[in-house]
Amino acid sequence: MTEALRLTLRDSKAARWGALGIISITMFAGYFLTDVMSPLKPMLESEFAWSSTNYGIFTSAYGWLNVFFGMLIFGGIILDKMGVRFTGIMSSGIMVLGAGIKYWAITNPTLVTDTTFGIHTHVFMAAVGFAIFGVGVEIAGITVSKIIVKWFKGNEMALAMGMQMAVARLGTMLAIAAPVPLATYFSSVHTQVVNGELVEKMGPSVSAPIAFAFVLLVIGFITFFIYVSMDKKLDASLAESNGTDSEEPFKFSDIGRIVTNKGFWLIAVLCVLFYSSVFPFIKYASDLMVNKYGLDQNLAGIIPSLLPLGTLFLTPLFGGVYDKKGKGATMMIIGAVLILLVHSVFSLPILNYWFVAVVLVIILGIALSLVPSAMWPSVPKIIPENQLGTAFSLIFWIQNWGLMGIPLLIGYVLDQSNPEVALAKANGTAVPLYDYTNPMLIFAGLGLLAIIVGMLLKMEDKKKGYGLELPNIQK
Ligand SMILES: C[C@H](NC(=O)[C@@H](N)CCCCN)C(=O)O
Repeated sequence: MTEALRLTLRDSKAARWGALGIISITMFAGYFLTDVMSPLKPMLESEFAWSSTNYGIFTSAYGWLNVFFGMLIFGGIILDKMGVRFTGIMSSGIMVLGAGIKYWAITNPTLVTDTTFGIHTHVFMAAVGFAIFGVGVEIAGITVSKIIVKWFKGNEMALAMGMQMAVARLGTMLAIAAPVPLATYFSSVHTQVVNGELVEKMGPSVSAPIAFAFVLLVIGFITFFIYVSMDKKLDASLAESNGTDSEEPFKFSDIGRIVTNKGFWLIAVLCVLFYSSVFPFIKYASDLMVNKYGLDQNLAGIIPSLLPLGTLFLTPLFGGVYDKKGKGATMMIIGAVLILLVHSVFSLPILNYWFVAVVLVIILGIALSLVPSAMWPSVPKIIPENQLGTAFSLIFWIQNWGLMGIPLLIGYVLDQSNPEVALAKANGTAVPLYDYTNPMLIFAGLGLLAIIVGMLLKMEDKKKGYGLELPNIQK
């Protein structure tokens, strides 16, 4: 067979980068909605009398269905069985549905007067929407990872994963920076909770940023159909070139193979430790800026938004380094060291200057670039391609325990460490600032554990020869 005959659609640079661009739009919208409530925590407290625990419950809902109902694992199996086209449409549809429910709940503060399972119904229904959305965005995440492997394996895989993450982080950045100005701009007279009573009052519109996110998600859902047509063309070109996947189809017994692989466990545990010290931190970062660094609520999102900003450039850069030079395990360890450093300094009850927060957030951004750009392209080095959907879903499932549990723990610890805040709210007196020392120590502890697991992974790589320290681009 001649070289020309063996060429497929993925050999065209324009086609594979075009496909990446399209799926990145869907993920951008998903990441925007994921964090859109983060800068609104103080507003949720002032408009609807949410406590930090309420906010923690809502935030943790992201993982409820993924963790307890195993939705992510089903998603991975569906992905390996039904393919990326079906799973991508399904997951982006679920994101739209979840966002719609969340919007409906937030626009109905009258739900505050009821409770469901001991939780304010307003919080509970918003959480249900977020839980459904969480299923969609997580399954979309594993689908996109598999799509990238399909188009980029043997080429610029880490760079492509880095670029996709960069676009997604742009969504996170916008979600941190835009909601407060949006909510303020759309201020209106609406129902609020004051001293436990529902009153009609002028105030910022917490629902406006969610409506904006909903529209973005609908756009992401529509654009995924464009990808579907490209994917069909890729499969056709693979069939023509006789290069169709010679891979074994996925079998349920493969799950056993994945979970008996020590390398898989190390990367999964590193993943949950690392991400639990970053994504849940983002949920509280704006509030931290108000309470520890004395920033105005309207400006508090600016410093945390520098975190994803840095990753926009650094994730593709580090991905490119991994592609060409290797050193994946080392990059993950360095990232974990930075996490420990940053959160330890955040936990100190001194250095409460805004420029210290800026420096720390920038360093955290470097960590959030280093670890993912090395972690995700390392998974296909440990797990065969036909098991990748399931492997990614299992890793995400384990990670979701952290994304669910840590924000809840932080909200609870925050309330417990600051009983005077709840007391002042109940008495209608001036509300004191939260002391964030204990929550930040929890984040620092996660960083320390991540360093240890990263080292174990590097040792296992040496033993098993996964090639985590080797470049991805095959010369
Ligand atoms: C690729 C990776 N994605 C995840 O870890 C998702 N399970 C969680 C997405 C949460 C979005 N804020 C990443 O974003 O690095």
